[in-house]
Amino acid sequence: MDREQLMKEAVNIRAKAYVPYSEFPVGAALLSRSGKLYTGCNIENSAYSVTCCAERVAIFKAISEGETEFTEMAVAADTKRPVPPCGACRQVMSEFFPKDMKIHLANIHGVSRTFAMEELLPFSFQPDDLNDSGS
Ligand SMILES: O=c1ccn([C@H]2C[C@H](O)[C@@H](CO)O2)c(=O)[nH]1
Ligand SMILES: [Zn+2]
Repeated sequence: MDREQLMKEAVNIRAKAYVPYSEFPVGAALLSRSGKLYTGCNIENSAYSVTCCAERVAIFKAISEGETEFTEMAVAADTKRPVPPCGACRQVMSEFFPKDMKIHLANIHGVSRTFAMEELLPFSFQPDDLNDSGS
């Protein structure tokens, strides 16, 4: 699947978003190395803080299906600039995505920017940091 199609999938899955509070639907489309597509939309809750963003829904769907390797992601929302993922999502992305993996951030008007994982969250806490002692 090409980049344009992946961005279209991200735009389209916004229709499934559960966003009664923000009325701000977001869509994410994630490609696994095996070529399978995992989409996600944001799912809100009346206890606002337990809301899950579109990006994490897509990632967790894929992980729960046994996927471990990813090659590309697209995120889309009705924003002026390409939608920036929140900090929580960037941390989750950095756990599963290679540093050079491309993430396409887009708005529904066709404006997009592509970032490498490392650019979205430099110097991120990584699994290895749990084991390495400082001395
Ligand atoms: O990249 C983003 C930014 C925000 N949201 C969601 C969280 C909340 O439901 C709504 C407003 O912040 O948009 C996402 O899903 N992804
Ligand atoms: Zn988020």
